[in-house]
Amino acid sequence: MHPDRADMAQGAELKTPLVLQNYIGGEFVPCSRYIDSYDPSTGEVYCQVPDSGPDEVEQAVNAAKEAFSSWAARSPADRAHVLNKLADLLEAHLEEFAQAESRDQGKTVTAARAMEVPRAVYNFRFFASSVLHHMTECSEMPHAECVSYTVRRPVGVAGLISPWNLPLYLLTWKIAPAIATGNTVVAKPSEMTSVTAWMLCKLLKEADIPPGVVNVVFGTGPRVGDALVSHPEVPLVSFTGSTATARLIAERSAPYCKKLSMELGGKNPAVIFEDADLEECVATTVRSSFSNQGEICLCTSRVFVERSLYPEFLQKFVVAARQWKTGCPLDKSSNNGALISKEHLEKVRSYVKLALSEGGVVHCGEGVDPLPLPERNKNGYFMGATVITGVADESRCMQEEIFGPVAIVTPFDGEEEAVRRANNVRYGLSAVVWSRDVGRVHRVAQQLQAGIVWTNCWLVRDLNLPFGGMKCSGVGREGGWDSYHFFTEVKTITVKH
Ligand SMILES: NC(=O)c1ccc[n+]([C@@H]2O[C@H](COP(=O)([O-])OP(=O)(O)OC[C@H]3O[C@@H](n4cnc5c(N)ncnc54)[C@H](O)[C@@H]3O)[C@@H](O)[C@H]2O)c1
Ligand SMILES: N/C(=C\C=C\C=O)C(=O)O
Repeated sequence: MHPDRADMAQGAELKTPLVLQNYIGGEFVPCSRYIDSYDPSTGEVYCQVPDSGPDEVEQAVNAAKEAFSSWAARSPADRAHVLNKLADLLEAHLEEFAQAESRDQGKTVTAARAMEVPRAVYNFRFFASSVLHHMTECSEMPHAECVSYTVRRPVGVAGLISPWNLPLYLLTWKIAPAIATGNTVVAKPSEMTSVTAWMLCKLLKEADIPPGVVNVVFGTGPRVGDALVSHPEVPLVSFTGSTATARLIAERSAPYCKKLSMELGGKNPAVIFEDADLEECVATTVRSSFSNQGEICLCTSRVFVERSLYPEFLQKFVVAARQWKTGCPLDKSSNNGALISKEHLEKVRSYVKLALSEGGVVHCGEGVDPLPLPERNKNGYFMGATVITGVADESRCMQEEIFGPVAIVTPFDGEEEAVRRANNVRYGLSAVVWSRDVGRVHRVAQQLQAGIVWTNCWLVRDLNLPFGGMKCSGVGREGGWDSYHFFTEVKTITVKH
């Protein structure tokens, strides 16, 4: 099928499934094997994704290698011009992309329209601009009659692997800095959400991105992902996904000493003190716990509330969670759509069952509230916003990433206990602190083991700043300077005069 079949993007019912193709060396290339991709809101197969493997990776890496030297030789301003053109094109097609992302991923069209696609546009604009402003260092050693300076050069062919939860947002978060700094790329989106990446390939052509600068190979992690990360001529891998997959990637790339950036899972706490602005805190904690079906690595999953505030917070939080409507992703009144897959829905449900078996109380959502759905969504993978209490910190429900619309609320006594318990997990991605006491906000934020701490807000993103996690939540940081550093190789040159 020809890539012009972007008609599905408008939500049109297709009589035949949409068939995607790899994008290699500036051309759409069919694959000999395909895998089914499901519409999470109906449970039906609607798309076929290339099941690429080592051969396709080889072709893509060759195309990227061929394009590298001339792309790397262009001026940052020239590359920025092309990125801005791509951003404009994506913005002009925003609605098609939003409809397609919703259908492919299960999220609401509203979320894709208001957040995901605009952020993808901004990723290109931001890195087009930031690449113009970087400077390198210089240092003098007068006693040795030397002056030293650094230069930065693109690394080569970058392997970019992204997950299914924010498909276009996270893919462009990698492509934009990689190509802005002069690398060429082979990208592999999640096999469950490949459609917007394939649509983006059409725009790459229109934006005059030279053939081979961006190549996209579709398929599963164990086949195409593994071939990409273990390819000897891919010296750099930027990965966003689970901690378990990150371990495999680290093993496979270790023999080649590749540059790695890993943005991984989280088990993010919100720490709420009795002096919090309760109204604001409840509304934001509902958003931070349940947005995108709870399928954002930055979502809050453990809510620690100071004991004096606990009863009032819990009562208001449950009321607000019940108002967070789960329903058809096309429906304007839906806050959440469907989870990504049947298997993932079962996994998320299994944690609710586990919590119950351990004496936990489910206050709303799964198994408590009815979930009325239109007939066409009856086989979709939906689950309502679920609030649980009475779960011990040692429970798997409090330790493992659930990655669904589940928040566990628990009381605490005092700052020291809050920090200790919030840090008592193997993850360290993000955290939120709620208090009107400025001193306490700084004290607690500085003690929390998390790469990103928001206080009295959530998901306010400044792309200039380092983004990433500590502990099992990641290796390295991306964003602004950090992306520039990651996607370039630095060299120190010393000149004796
Ligand atoms: N820290 C962050 O910025 C961030 C952002 C989004 C998602 N995540 C995390 O991602 C996870 C959810 O995404 P997921 O289920 O798609 O993760 P995943 O690890 O299963 O898959 C991520 C990507 O890796 C690929 N992959 C799988 N096995 C591979 C292998 N052996 N070699 C190479 N590639 C392989 C997949 O096909 C997919 O493209 C959650 O843990 C979530 O927290 C983290
Ligand atoms: N990488 C970013 C977000 C990751 C979200 C994970 O689900 C970002 O905002 O730059």
